[in-house]
Amino acid sequence: MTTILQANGFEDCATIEDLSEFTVLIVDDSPLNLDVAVACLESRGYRTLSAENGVQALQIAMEHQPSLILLDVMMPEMNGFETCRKLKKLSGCDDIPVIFMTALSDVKSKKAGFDAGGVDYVTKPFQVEELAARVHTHIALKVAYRHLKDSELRYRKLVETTPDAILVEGEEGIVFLNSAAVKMLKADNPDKLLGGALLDFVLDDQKEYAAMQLKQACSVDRSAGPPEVMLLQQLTGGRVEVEVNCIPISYHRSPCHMFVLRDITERRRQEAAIEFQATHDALTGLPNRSLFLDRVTQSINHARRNESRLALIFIDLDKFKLINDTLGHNAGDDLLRIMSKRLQECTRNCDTLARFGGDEFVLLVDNLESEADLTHLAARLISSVSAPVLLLGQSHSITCSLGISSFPEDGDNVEVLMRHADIAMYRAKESGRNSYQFFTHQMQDRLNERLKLESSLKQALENDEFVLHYQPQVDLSTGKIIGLEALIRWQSPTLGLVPPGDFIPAAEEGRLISAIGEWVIFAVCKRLQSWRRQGLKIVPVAINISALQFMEQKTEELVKQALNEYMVEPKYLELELTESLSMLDPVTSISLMQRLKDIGVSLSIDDFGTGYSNLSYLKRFPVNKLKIDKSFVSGLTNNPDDYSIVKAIIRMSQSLGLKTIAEGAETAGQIALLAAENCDAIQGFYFSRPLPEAEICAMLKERPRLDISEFGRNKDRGAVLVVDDDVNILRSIKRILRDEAYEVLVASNTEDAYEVLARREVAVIVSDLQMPGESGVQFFSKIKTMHPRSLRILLTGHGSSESLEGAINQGEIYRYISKPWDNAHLLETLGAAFKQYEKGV
Ligand SMILES: Nc1nc2c(ncn2[C@@H]2O[C@@H]3COP(=O)(O)O[C@H]4[C@@H](O)[C@H](n5cnc6c(=O)[nH]c(N)nc65)O[C@@H]4COP(=O)(O)O[C@H]3[C@H]2O)c(=O)[nH]1
Repeated sequence: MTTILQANGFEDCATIEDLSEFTVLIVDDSPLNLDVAVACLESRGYRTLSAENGVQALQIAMEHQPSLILLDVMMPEMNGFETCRKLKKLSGCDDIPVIFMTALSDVKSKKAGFDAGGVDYVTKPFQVEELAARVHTHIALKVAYRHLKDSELRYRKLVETTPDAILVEGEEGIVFLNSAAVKMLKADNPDKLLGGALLDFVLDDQKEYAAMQLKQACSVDRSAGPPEVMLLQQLTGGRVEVEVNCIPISYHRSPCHMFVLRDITERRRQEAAIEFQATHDALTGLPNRSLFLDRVTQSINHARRNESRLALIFIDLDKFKLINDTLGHNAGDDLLRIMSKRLQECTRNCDTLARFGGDEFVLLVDNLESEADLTHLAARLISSVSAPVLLLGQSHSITCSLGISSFPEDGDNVEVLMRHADIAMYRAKESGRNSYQFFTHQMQDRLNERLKLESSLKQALENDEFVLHYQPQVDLSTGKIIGLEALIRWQSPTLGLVPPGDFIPAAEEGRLISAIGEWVIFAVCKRLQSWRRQGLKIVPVAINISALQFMEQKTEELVKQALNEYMVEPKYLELELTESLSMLDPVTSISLMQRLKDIGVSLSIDDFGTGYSNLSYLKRFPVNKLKIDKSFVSGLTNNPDDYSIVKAIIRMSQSLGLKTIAEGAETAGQIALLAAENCDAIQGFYFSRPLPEAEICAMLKERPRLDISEFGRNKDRGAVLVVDDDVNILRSIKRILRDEAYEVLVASNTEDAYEVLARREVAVIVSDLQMPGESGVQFFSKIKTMHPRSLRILLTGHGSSESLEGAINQGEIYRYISKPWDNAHLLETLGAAFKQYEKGV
């Protein structure tokens, strides 16, 4: 390794390892001189090339591009100066250092040599040591120059490729900027920025502070503190947040500041996103519990200072778990997102809606003005949630329950307010859901009771305190008992016999329903086995299956086990599923039903008519029977809507090949209409209430029958029905009509009249206009739809002609007769009515 630069003050620049890397071209027309110079340089390690004249020298230089040329001046044809000038014009040769070697030692010649482009001058005869030293020096300079150029290139690239913006600003403003700076400040042309200042890009109202920041950043004694952060306005009007570092430098020998600007917009966005994640719910983007509690605490402090009020509303989606379990978590998530949006739309800017997880939302209502505002808000929340929602392509109706607590009345700190809103929400759920409740101190007591009830139910299950009652189901064509429905009761040692309505909801809430359901399945099978062993002719028994129990998908196994254990044929078991449960997720329901059906048990849809059945699914349900809900049966004789619904259900059921049973049949009239509409069976108090085990056992032995002859509708066409709450009038009309050819029936109120009409074919109905309860016109307007063939005559005391005319025009009344009537007129009107009726029949 040869160190040739240290002596020249280039210590840091280069250390030349191997001189043979360098080729020196020696040009001289004297062979002797050539030999001496070649020997001198080769002995020191250089490689050499030789030329005898200028033309040759130029050719070799072009071809080999030597590191240095030693050039004689006086040569024939082309002297050294001329050669040098030409060399400097050749591409790739212009930076080859040329040292003249000549006998011309006068200053003019030396100057001419430098003018021609030479870097040094050696006079002949030369000293080999001196020649070698000069060659070394110029080679070293060349190497150093090359390093410097490389380094300059490297730094230029660095400056140009760094994502940080670099601006050099001096007395005359910005004198240099890299492309990142041009991009950051959104200049279409870098020249636009030259001469300006970094401060020009700071917003006017922040300039003063920014100037201070820059001063601080540029101060020499600045320790390695954090960089200054400022907001710059780009030429296009956009904004960019930057971190600024300042380095004092000398640029073209002038003192300047080099500003290095780093765009931190993205970092800031990420920091904000992390902060958001920590304080918000990922699914809905709503504030989470921790942010919410923070806001409530602040609000309470503010309300305390200003003596203002605030409220918390707990919002819980009813039956969310069921949706989540049946439609899957994706649908559950969609539902939560949709609901969070709907709830949010009901709130004001100053309110905070948060999600605590699951289906639990909480709303902070700040600056509460009045209780009425809260009531309106609660109603709005409920109605926005209950609008139909589309999940997996099917429309669903979701409801919610709300609990409200207010500051300062219901608690003076966040924990108490939250607990009380929660209790109120729980109460809203208990009282039928889809409603709101304000917290009251009695609720706390009720909650304690509820918790006690749940634990008592657990106890009841362990102590075997549940019993089953059985209600017979009767065939309407034979009057025979064709089945039983098993209905649970709780024989509590302290409360007595508790009906299912009082504990099934608590059992569902406390997740005990499946265990209770399991008990029922085994208890029914056990009972069937015992009846059979007693020699009784058994009939199928229907069991209620709760939604939660059904969706747990264990029912199939339990049913199989129970049937096996008690050796009961599957045809003796019927499982009742509610309509709303089956329609919640019809596809899953169908496959679950099919599996149950495959066991051989029969299936029925309970409470039919109360849900929203999709008929195309209903067709695919592997069920045997529809049970018409008792709410329709109870209105059958006197409510045209219920009557139409019942008729439609029976017809639809028949067309689907299903059996129909009507629940809650309490009167002979209801049964007569059901029989007339070809309903297959009934279950209700009219035939029998649900009976305890011993009584039903006796009934199965005796086999009483329903006397169905009673319910064949009498087709006698000659009946007139007179309805009046005044018995004297009834008596008097009966007397007037005594000798007529038609039967006279009477009723002193519309309820009785409906019952008669359900059971008898009546040609003419004469009704008083004014009766307690329903008016004659109302009564007739129902009758018109339910018994359209009967002719309706109104008995009016004082003719409110307007309403009468209206009623006549709408076809509700055939005629009217004013009281006191003329007997002949009455008989004549009735005669005409009978004729009219017969024509119609
Ligand atoms: N007003 C009136 N009511 C009549 C008449 N005939 C029958 N009922 C009553 O109607 C209810 C029929 O049962 P459901 O609709 O399945 O309604 C049942 C069913 O949803 C549920 N339930 C009963 N037992 C069980 C059970 O073992 N498991 C489950 N999951 N739920 C059950 O409790 C509900 C109420 O049961 P119960 O109080 O026994 O009430 C029974 C029965 O006593 C009538 O003519 N008029």
